[in-house]
Amino acid sequence: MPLIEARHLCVRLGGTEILHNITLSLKPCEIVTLVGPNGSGKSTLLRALLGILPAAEGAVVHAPGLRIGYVPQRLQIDRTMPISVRRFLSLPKRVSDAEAQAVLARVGMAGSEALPMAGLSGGQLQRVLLARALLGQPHLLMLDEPTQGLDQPGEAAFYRLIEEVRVETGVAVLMVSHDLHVVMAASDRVICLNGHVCCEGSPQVVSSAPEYRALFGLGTQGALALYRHEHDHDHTAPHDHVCGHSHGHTHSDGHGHNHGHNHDHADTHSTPLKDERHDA
Ligand SMILES: Nc1ncnc2c1ncn2[C@@H]1O[C@H](COP(=O)(O)OP(=O)(O)OP(=O)(O)O)[C@@H](O)[C@H]1O
Repeated sequence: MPLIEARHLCVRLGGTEILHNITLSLKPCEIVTLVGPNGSGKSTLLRALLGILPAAEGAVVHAPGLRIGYVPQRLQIDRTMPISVRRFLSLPKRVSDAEAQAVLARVGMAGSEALPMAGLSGGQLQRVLLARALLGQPHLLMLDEPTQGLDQPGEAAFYRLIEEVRVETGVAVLMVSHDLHVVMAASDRVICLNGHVCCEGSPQVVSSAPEYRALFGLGTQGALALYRHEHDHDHTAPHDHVCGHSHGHTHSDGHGHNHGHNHDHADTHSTPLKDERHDA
């Protein structure tokens, strides 16, 4: 049984339909990444899956007793507040010293209890946010752009940490990211969103691409990924640059005929996705 499912989910905000007919599911232990242009509804989808936003049509189904650890895109607390890592972990629910110690060790932040939140580097902050999401032994982690603001080695290290946590705890992960190369290397499945599920597929890491290793550094452990996925619709919508490059797809011609070209392709489209943030 899936941990979580969206069945023909539509979400409307301020009278506008932001998400149309989304059907997807997550299995235990899977790492799935949502990619898509700014404003394509990635954060909205996470919030709808969490139940923070209602479904206008369709449904979200959680497995019975599902526990979710969520890291929102923007931190709810003011980072200038004089609050320590230890106190932050106890917001809103108090955790024991032993729990705090264990979870901080798990994310590579052992001994950081007394550090002020405001003094953490970007990478340290993301680890502490992950630590808090891991409290309560979630079955599913939802991470909204967990590596924003990190440099390339920082991103790669964070994704490796996610993978370690998955192996150790069996947690499933649904995350939003713009960092396509590292995402491709770290995900079991990638879902491209553009108001609807534009396409999805499995990334495959390639070890024999020295030029990309040189570009990203060995620390990424081979960040170049091959991205194979299937399309079942035309790409004429605006913003489809995410998936609209010439690699292995099955294109529909609109008359019920699919034209399959299943070849692997080195996806180099990370930069168009990296643009300025907006406040939704
Ligand atoms: N409360 C709201 N009322 C009306 N529209 C909203 C609201 N929240 C978000 N939107 C709109 O919904 C669309 C999707 O926003 P969302 O934040 O989910 O996109 P996103 O893919 O996560 O974008 P980004 O990559 O920039 O974070 C945007 O056009 C946004 O302006």
